[in-house]
Amino acid sequence: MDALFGPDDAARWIAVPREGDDKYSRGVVGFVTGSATYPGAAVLGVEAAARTGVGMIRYLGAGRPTRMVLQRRPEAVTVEGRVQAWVLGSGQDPETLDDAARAMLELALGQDVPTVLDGGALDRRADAAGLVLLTPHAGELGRLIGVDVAAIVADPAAAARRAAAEQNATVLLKGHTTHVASPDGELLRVRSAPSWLATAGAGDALAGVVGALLATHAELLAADPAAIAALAATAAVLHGLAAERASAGGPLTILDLAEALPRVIAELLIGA
Ligand SMILES: NC(=O)C1=CN([C@@H]2O[C@H](COP(=O)(O)OP(=O)(O)OC[C@H]3O[C@@H](n4cnc5c(N)ncnc54)[C@H](O)[C@@H]3O)[C@@H](O)[C@H]2O)[C@@H](O)CC1
Ligand SMILES: Nc1ncnc2c1ncn2[C@@H]1O[C@H](COP(=O)(O)OP(=O)(O)O)[C@@H](O)[C@H]1O
Repeated sequence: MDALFGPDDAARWIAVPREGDDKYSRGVVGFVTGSATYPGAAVLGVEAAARTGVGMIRYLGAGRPTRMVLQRRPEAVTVEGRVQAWVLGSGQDPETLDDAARAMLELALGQDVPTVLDGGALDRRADAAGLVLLTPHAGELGRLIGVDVAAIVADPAAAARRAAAEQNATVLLKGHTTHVASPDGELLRVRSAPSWLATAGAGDALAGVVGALLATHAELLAADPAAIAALAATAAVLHGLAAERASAGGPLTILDLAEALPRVIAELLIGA
């Protein structure tokens, strides 16, 4: 199957809190992202998850990114504990990662919960115990599967499908059109983003959006792992619509995109 996935589809994949919910039942998303080199990636992922809606955010990392995350989002909890979905690797270079973050990364990889592998963790699929979503851009995918970037840009759908089959994981290949490929060959295409979104940090925010969606659908994913593809595509739709709103036809910043997320979600729910 090869299908366009749009706002009407995304509206069905938003978990609306109910009377009986608490912060744990809504879902906890854990982040091991950012580093002394790229602390901003940690802030952007956490900010985007907070604005997507989740019961709790746990951020586990080095001192500098932790301080920056707390400055922007004092709601984040920075101690170990229960997590229903992980976001790993944005803003991390395995060569220079400090020992504390490295230990947290190994701990997270060993847990059987849905896991987003981004940035410096893209090559850790074999070590991940949980259901995996890989979120590469074309350059990263090229390195991962040993294919020239030009070939990926020429046929992104085929590249995403090949990677999903080889890695036995769902792959969200970023770009103007975002392609989400499942290991069984199913493909979803998302085209909601303006080209103003091609700016540094956009992918870090996307990882946060999808992390929040996976955490708030943890039970559903345990029963139906294939749903991870629709949730990944939903993240791309929300991210693209928020970019459109933040842009309003001009340049955008990623914090503005994050700020636009709650209204985008509310409007999707009203229209559903
Ligand atoms: N504020 C921050 O802290 C930011 C941190 N970032 C982090 O920086 C690290 C390195 O990210 P990079 O994306 O530079 O990764 P890389 O340096 O690994 O890849 C960039 C290389 O891939 C090539 N390439 C081919 N197709 C591309 C495409 N569609 N998009 C981007 N590059 C493409 C580029 O020409 C370049 O040579 C990641 O861990 C990322 O999370 C970035 O997200 C930028 C913002
Ligand atoms: N030309 C484009 N039009 C629309 N969206 C784009 C375009 N180029 C990139 N994007 C989106 O911007 C984001 C870029 O992510 P990524 O390359 O990982 O950035 P970073 O690593 O700087 O965070 C992705 O969500 C991607 O789909």
